[in-house]
Amino acid sequence: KEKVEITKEQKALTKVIVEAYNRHQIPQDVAKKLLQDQYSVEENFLLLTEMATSQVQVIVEFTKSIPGFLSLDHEDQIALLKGSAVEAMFLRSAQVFSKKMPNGHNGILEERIRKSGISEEFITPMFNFYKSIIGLHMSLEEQALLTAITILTPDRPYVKDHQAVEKLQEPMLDVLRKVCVLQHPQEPQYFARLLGRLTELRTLTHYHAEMLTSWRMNDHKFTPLLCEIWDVQ
Ligand SMILES: O=C(NC1CCCCC1)[C@H](C1CCCCC1)n1c(-c2ccc(-c3nnn[nH]3)cc2)nc2ccccc21
Repeated sequence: KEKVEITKEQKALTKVIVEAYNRHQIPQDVAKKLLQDQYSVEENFLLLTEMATSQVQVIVEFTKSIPGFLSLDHEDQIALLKGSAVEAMFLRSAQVFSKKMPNGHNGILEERIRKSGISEEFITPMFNFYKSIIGLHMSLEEQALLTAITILTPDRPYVKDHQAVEKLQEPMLDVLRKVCVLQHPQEPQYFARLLGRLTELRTLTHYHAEMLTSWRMNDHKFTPLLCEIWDVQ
């Protein structure tokens, strides 16, 4: 049985990523807000665009803290942020959904999201993804490293220097693999299952533009930042 050892450098890298991840947290208030009141479809859509807009800003700050990211070609930096924004949003939404809440609140939250105004056909794949994330019981390190790995995906559209991105993503994958072995010793396949969620995430984001326009309301308004990032309007 291979003895897994995290090196000093890998510990330092994990610390930087987890600290950046903690620093750039979306306030949990979206779940609290949803539990407080029932909102109209229009209010829910506005809440989504506000939360998503602030999360994009948060993800930019998080990404800038990833060692080496700012040394990448500037256009590649934009391509990576743009290419991962929707995945990062659903990953963060899944993490918000997976937070243990006082009795019954998780049920209310699920109910409010189901009735928020998203069209039926997207509710099932979205919750299947959320529930598969919950089933993994990810640690904070795993959540932070997985988010960084998602952003540093070399094969995003318009990325010119794939190699340079791979060189940043690989050390993250190495340390995530070791963290998984150390934190889930009973599940040798845990790391593979974790990466499998990224594939499920890509299929979910495949429908994203259609999902947005299918909210049961007219005149979907977006912030300028979301128009840039989400390729809408
Ligand atoms: O605010 C939200 N997510 C933010 C979480 C933090 C990061 C930035 C996004 C939305 C809520 C908006 C208001 C109505 C209910 C859902 N949300 C979603 C969600 C729902 C539909 C789409 C979508 N995308 N395109 N069409 N619909 C995206 C995300 N899943 C959630 C799971 C737990 C908690 C909130 C959740």
